[in-house]
Amino acid sequence: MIDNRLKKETFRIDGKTTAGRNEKKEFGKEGKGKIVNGKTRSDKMQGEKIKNGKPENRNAQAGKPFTRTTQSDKTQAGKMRDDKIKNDERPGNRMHKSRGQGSASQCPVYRRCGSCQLLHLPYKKQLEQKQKNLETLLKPFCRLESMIGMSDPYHYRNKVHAVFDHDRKGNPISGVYEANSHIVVPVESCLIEDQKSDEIIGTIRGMLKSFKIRTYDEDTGYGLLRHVLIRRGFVTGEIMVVLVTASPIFPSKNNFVKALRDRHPEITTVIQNVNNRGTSMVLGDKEHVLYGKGYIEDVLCGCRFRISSKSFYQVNPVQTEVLYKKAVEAAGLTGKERIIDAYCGIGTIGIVASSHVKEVIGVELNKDAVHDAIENAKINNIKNASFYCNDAGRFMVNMAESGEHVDVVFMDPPRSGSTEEFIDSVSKMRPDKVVYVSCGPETLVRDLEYFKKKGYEAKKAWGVDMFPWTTHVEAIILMTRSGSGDKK
Ligand SMILES: C[S@@+](CC[C@H](N)C(=O)[O-])C[C@H]1O[C@@H](n2cnc3c(N)ncnc32)[C@H](O)[C@@H]1O
Repeated sequence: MIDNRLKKETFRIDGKTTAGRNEKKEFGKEGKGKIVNGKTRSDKMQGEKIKNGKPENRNAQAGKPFTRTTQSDKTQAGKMRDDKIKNDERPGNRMHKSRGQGSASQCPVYRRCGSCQLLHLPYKKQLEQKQKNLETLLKPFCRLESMIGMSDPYHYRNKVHAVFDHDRKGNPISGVYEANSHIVVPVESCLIEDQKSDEIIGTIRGMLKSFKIRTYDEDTGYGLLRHVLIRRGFVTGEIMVVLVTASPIFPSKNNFVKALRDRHPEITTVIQNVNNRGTSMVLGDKEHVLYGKGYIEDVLCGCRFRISSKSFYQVNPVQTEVLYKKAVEAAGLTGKERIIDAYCGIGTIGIVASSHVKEVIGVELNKDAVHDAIENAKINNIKNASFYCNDAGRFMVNMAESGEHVDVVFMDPPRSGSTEEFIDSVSKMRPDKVVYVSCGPETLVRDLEYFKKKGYEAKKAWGVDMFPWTTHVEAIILMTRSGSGDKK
């Protein structure tokens, strides 16, 4: 288990330290600490930020390639896609088709939406392009294995976000912001989004008039419904609907939820999230559970995970399994290691790795995600994992200063990458291996350069296509400490 000094320094949600007042100051000045009984003091909230009209958060941004259609477009493009799927049910066939041509013709909002930058290319070509780009970036460091693609690169997104607005006649519309603007492009279906989620969004749009619910107007600040966010557990089938409203007052909310569930009994939980701020964040701080347990569960690599609305969860679960298995395999674990899962989200990598190691220590900034991680360890009956709510860099500094040793560091930072503070502390703790999972190739290169200065050499890299039809790419890099004797 983690060194007692670190334990003492962590503090609880109620502001009481698990040790004394002085220790509280150590960690407490940042308002974050270990979660005790599922609670923390961290008041940082994670939401999805919209930048240039697009969600900035990695999972939203990377996978927001909407191909939703306007009403008039829908008849053409939607039908084409539906026909394609009907005529060509087997993924293998679809894959075969996509080898010869791109899918841009199936998406009338392809250019306006701007998220599926590679929709014009056949899938095979996309993989080749991603491989080449990543190879160029990683050339100074190490060899890149072949990009691992999907056999069926459609409808992979388990998370769907729609902005709500109205047209000139006052009719509700929902879709995405046009590239670099706050103009909403109406969308009804999308090639990469979960189809059931798109259907539910359509149902909600259709219900608004009869419930006299106005969509929010960014200019006047008038109206109620701003966004709808849907998450679906692909394995469990559980569905979470988050209704983001401008005000906490939601007339007839119980009837609204009942009517929605009558149409979609597969919905397992409904949450009202209140966002009354004029910011680009999708989610506000306050939430009320209107129906169900307030979270969904899903299964990855044989482990069960609970996922709250504000926690990060990879948007492409099929490829996430590939990614995690590869990352764990890359570390060559023997069962004796003490590992760090930094930027751990709901604890997925650490929990998947837990049966291959002696101890897992996870750290994550988002308190809801840490709460989920702790519950996830319990759900999976994992006794050798602990999770901390803190800035990963600060946490590593504290660990290094406390003289802690770890054998392997798994790190999966957001697109902005890690920090020198983090890397300095890793090098002080001298783990033999670092497995870096990255969704931001440019920041990855920056961090690899710094790791190199600190004596960590990249040995091998793998690319996993988590975001077909977009330019985004995910990479895993195995680094070893110079002189650690590992020549992998
Ligand atoms: C790319 S996600 C990876 C999460 C997890 N490893 C997974 O695969 O689901 C990055 C995570 O880093 C968290 N994060 C962002 N900045 C952080 C920081 N400074 N310290 C700790 N965690 C941070 C985010 O909340 C998010 O959960």
